[in-house]
Amino acid sequence: REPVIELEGLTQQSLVEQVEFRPAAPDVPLEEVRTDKGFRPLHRADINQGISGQAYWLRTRLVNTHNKPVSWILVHKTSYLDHIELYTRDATASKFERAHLSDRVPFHERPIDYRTLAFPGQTGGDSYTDIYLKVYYDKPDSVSLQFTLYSPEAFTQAVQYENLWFGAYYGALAVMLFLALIIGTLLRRPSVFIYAALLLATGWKWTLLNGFGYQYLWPDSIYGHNEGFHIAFLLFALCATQFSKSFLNTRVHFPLGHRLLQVIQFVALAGIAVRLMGAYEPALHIAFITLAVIAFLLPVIGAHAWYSGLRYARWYFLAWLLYCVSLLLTLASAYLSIVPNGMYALILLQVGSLLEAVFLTVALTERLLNLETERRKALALANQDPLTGLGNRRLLQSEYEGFIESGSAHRKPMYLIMIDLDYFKQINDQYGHDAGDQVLREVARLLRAHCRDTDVCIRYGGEEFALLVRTDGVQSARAIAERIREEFARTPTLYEGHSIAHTLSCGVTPVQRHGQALSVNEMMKHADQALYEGKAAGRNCTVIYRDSLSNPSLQTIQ
Ligand SMILES: Nc1nc2c(ncn2[C@@H]2O[C@H](COP(=O)(O)OP(=O)(O)OP(=O)(O)O)[C@@H](O)[C@H]2O)c(=O)[nH]1
Repeated sequence: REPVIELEGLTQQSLVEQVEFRPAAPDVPLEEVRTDKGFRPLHRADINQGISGQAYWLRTRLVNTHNKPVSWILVHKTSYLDHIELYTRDATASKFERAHLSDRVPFHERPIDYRTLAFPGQTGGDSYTDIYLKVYYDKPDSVSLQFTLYSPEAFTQAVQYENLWFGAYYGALAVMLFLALIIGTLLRRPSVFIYAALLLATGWKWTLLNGFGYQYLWPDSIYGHNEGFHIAFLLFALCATQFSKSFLNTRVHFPLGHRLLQVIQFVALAGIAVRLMGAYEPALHIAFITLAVIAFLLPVIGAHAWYSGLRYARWYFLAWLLYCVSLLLTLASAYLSIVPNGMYALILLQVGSLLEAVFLTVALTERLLNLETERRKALALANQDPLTGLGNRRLLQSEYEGFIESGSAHRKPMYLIMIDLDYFKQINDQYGHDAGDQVLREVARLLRAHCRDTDVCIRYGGEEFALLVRTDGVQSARAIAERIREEFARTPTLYEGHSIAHTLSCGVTPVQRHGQALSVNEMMKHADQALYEGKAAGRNCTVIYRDSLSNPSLQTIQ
């Protein structure tokens, strides 16, 4: 008794159980196959046949008990099958009709604009259609016998769902790629560019596997659709291993893993070379084995890096673990044919690969944020005076431009107040260096108390301090300097039972001349000149720099 599929109420029906199948040599014709007794029911476990060079025949009868004709669409689920021959014979016909679909012809020659091979058909009212399907590759490859029979409406709906899911998938990949390219360009970090290459290779691999590349990107390139698979897989492996080397710095943290990754890269490159030279089967095996090895190795390297203290490696580990599980399931189904229903595993792999990409983005972002925090800390340390905690001369250089810009925006004049302790050497000599240090810390405290957040307050060196302020005019800047000077003179420093009296002198200079900001050096020179005059005038005073201090228009306050 031949198997039968009822078309009554058809929406979507997998071709298992109600179908028989049998392998045969590729050149055995339909007549011979039909008379042969080798057919047996197709169970789920038979759908994936592993890598095979044989042809596979499927047969069933579509029965229409309705009195009107029923249209149907027969769809194969993988995009990379080389050939399907469909033989149909209606109840009234005496001979089988043959239709042949192949991805060895340009995409637009397909009867249905769909990413995998799909046949449209019709069965007359109160009739039936006998179907024989022959599935084969030109060269041995991973054979899936997964067919689905759709009503045209159910097919349209399935395509809509697929487009939604795949659109979301490729959209997410594109967003991550875009971000990686921007971040890579801004930070000039090689690992980010390698990650971008990994995303590109992932995208390429999936557009090939899903058939979207052939449908939308290179519909006329039979070569592009058929010959790129193993190269795309191996390129993915190359990018994944290179990213791992750079991201985890395996050369330093995991030398053994580093060497293994190098070996894999060598093998992957050899596989690409072999494929480009025209060899098919060796490249296929190299590609599958390489993917299986990295699926094991990368989570192990990630776990090792995490265990050794690299916190950011946990996301990396999780990413590859997910990928590993889904890839192993897929490989098991495609290569060894131990897991049935390869397409579900493939969908799982695609979900796994999306999650992997998301987790790697998280890992990369965390790593970059850590690096940025470390960089900021190092910069802050380099710009800080360790004794007083104030900024140092380097900070003045780096903050100066920003200060000028924000000052111009506020339209307020800017001034530099240069402060120098009087006879500080004597304090050191009399009370000791530690007492001198305490006095310097007191100055810092005083300056902080008189500074606003927008001012720049630094220890310029030794017993010299500088304050960049924005205020209403030179008199106002002088008033600030005077308040500091007076309070410092009024408040002796208490150190180990001593009350150390002290004074300081200030030089005040405008930061702009004729509307133009002075350079730091010019500005310091002016402030120094004013200070020098102040020291000469007896110290404990504030001097305002005037254009020519050689004329005695300087203003001294005491
Ligand atoms: N305690 C302490 N002393 C410092 C530090 N840096 C520089 N000095 C001392 O500051 C003193 C500065 O001496 P001078 O340049 O002669 O200045 P001064 O004694 O204040 O004299 P005038 O500026 O002319 O009033 C030197 O003795 C330096 O050793 C520091 O970090 N801690």
